[in-house]
Amino acid sequence: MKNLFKLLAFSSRKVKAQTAVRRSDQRSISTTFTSLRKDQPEEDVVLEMSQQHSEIVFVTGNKYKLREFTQILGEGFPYKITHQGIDLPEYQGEPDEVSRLKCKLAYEIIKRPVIVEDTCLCFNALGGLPGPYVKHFLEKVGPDGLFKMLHGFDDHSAVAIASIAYCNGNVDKIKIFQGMTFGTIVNPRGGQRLGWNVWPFIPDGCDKTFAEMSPDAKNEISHRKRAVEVMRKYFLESIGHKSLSGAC
Ligand SMILES: O=P(O)(O)OP(=O)(O)OP(=O)(O)OC[C@H]1O[C@@H](n2cnc3c(O)ncnc32)[C@H](O)[C@@H]1O
Ligand SMILES: [Mg+2]
Repeated sequence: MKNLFKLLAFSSRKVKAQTAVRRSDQRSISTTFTSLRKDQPEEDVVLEMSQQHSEIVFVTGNKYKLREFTQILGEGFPYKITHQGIDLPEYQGEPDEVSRLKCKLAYEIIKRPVIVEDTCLCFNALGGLPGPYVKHFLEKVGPDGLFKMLHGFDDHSAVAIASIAYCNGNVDKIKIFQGMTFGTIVNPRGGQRLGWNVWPFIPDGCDKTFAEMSPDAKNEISHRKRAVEVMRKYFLESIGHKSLSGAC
């Protein structure tokens, strides 16, 4: 238990540092391409997959996450996205580390190209907590408890982060696509209209919590939307780039 709290404190310090930088740019979306060999262009990883597979399996135990992901992706994505409902472990660590670990395990189970997504809700006053542990916090104290955790703090700012991880066969070349939405923690409201637990979170520039918004309105500005768009751009550009260079 002592170690867990040490890790949480360490992790939250790092998340705080990341979010403090990001907060200067409301629309900032970060993309991290990880673990590529220096001599291998990123596009080759996608091309390798496109030559062998036309399908990517989205692994999640959360039907609302699947629904939003599918709605955001819409038509025209170059790969067919299928779904496997597996409850992957809730790992500890930084947002990208957690999704990378989930992705590695998902690939080891499915043995085909996979995508996973991990979601964090980071409170600046708490150094980034609950962050990737928001699911446990919601289960234990609920949305109201999350709001009350900021009692006594002037700073109610927060950031929602979605980290999508993709593995096409080599668990050392997992890619991370991250999207963030900055906002404020408020008294929970909105009920469970979209099915999710009510996040007591209002995105900056809005007067409604995610839970009060229509699906379309949420999907315009959500952390998930921004992560999916980074992922989409990567796949489309990589494939387009390769076929263009092949034509020359
Ligand atoms: O199987 P996976 O994909 O891991 O699904 P999960 O429900 O365990 O999801 P996470 O591990 O990413 O935990 C994030 C928690 O935040 C909740 N959550 C994620 N995105 C949300 C959103 O857009 N609005 C409200 N709640 C959200 C989700 O229900 C979880 O309780
Ligand atoms: Mg989970």
